[in-house]
Amino acid sequence: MSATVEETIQYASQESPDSPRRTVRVGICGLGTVGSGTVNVMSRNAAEITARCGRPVEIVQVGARRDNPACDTSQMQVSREIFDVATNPEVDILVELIGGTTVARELILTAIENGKHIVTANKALIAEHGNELFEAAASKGVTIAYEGAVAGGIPIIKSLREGLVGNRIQWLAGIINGTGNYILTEMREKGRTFEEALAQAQALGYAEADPTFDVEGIDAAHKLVIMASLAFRMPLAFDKVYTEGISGISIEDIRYADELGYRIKHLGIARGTEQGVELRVHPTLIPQRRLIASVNGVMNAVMVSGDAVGPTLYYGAGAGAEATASAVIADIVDVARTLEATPDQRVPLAGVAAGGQGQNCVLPMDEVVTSYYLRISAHDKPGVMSQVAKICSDQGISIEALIQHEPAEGEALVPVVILTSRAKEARLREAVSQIEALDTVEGEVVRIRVEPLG
Ligand SMILES: NC(=O)c1ccc[n+]([C@@H]2O[C@H](COP(=O)([O-])OP(=O)(O)OC[C@H]3O[C@@H](n4cnc5c(N)ncnc54)[C@H](O)[C@@H]3O)[C@@H](O)[C@H]2O)c1
Ligand SMILES: N[C@@H](CCO)C(=O)O
Ligand code: NA
Repeated sequence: MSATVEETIQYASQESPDSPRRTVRVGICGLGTVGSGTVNVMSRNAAEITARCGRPVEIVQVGARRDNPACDTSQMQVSREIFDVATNPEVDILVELIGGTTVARELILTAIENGKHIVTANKALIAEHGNELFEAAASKGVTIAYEGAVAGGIPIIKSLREGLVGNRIQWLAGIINGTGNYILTEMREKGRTFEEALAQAQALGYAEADPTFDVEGIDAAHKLVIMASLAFRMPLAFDKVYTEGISGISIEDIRYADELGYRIKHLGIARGTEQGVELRVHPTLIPQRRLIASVNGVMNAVMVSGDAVGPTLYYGAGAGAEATASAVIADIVDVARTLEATPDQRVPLAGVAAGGQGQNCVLPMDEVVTSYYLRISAHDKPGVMSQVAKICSDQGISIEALIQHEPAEGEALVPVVILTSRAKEARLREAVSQIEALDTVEGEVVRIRVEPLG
């Protein structure tokens, strides 16, 4: 008969500190949104976690500048100096939840030097310094787990690193910034302004300390590069990701997209091609019939297509205290389960065994082939459309769909919306600059890429 949860805890806690099944001691640094969520969920689900892990997992120290009323740390040793946690011999796993890339990097390197395993939800740090940190961890025989860093509570790192290892990954595409998706959803469904929706996302604890990371696509680029490195066996190459944010998206474009049967979503896309891997973050029109088109609010979703499994979809809360805590705790349990294992018995940090990295490079953006939504502000004069059509055709681009409404009363400019055939980015850019130079066209052409995702 299997042991009850209580018996499991009792059994594990009776063991000596040197026993292989002793209590696993966790130190948490940073007691903000995710730190407090992690303390709360670990306390609430302690018995569940112990039963699954086969040994107690206890928070023995918290490093925080100040207490956070959102969680109870009265039974824990609290230090105002986070580096105390990194050097504390009583800590097995340091959980870094302070954010940023300077102090967090030093903290993790110090903890690794002191033989601690690391759990972090810090995508900026992994994307920008992961290669260095992984090397440092490997040289000390410790591990770094980072499930909370990508798509919050969705176990996407585990899926890519373990669940899909039998595949050659063809492409992945995801809504991987909760704040951005929340803003686009609020604009579309409630007619809120961009600024109102962002303020609400900040109040709900979804946004980064600097929300330009969310709205300009930097946060999504951090997450994309982490997923791509696992999917395509390549080093983290954050500086090579093409990044566009959502601050230029207007309610007008959201409505026209609807009319054409599309939703505008902010996507991170990585696609393997013979010439290299596309790495791009930008607003994208996706067909309304795709499941991912219905992913709204703070929810995230990632599609991954593998040669054996075909397309798969992972969905869940991409941000928030407890959703992210769920991922952080999964990492803690993973590390705790293999605390006494040798490094070669653990799942490799970057998803590949030593020497197993591929030769993939990043495809320059000019070479990327995709279709486009163009919105042109044209004077209501004959001949505009034939000029636009000629420019496109000279670049090998055909027009697949077109919307042109009557101009509003007293309005001189007519919005002309076009969906193009697939074309190389460089060709499209040339066509757009020629269209903008026409006397009959005012201002800049709005340009949003279109992906069928199927
Ligand atoms: N909020 C989310 O939904 C979410 C989701 C996934 C990942 N993340 C990531 O998790 C990390 C934490 O995010 P958060 O939203 O909890 O941030 P937060 O700002 O709410 O919390 C960070 C905490 O760390 C503390 N801190 C910073 N520097 C410190 C230092 N030197 N010493 C002591 N304390 C220090 C701050 O005072 C704050 O309390 C970030 O890397 C973030 O990108 C956040
Ligand atoms: N600011 C991030 C937090 C989760 O990584 C987001 O909105 O997705
Ligand atoms: Na995750």
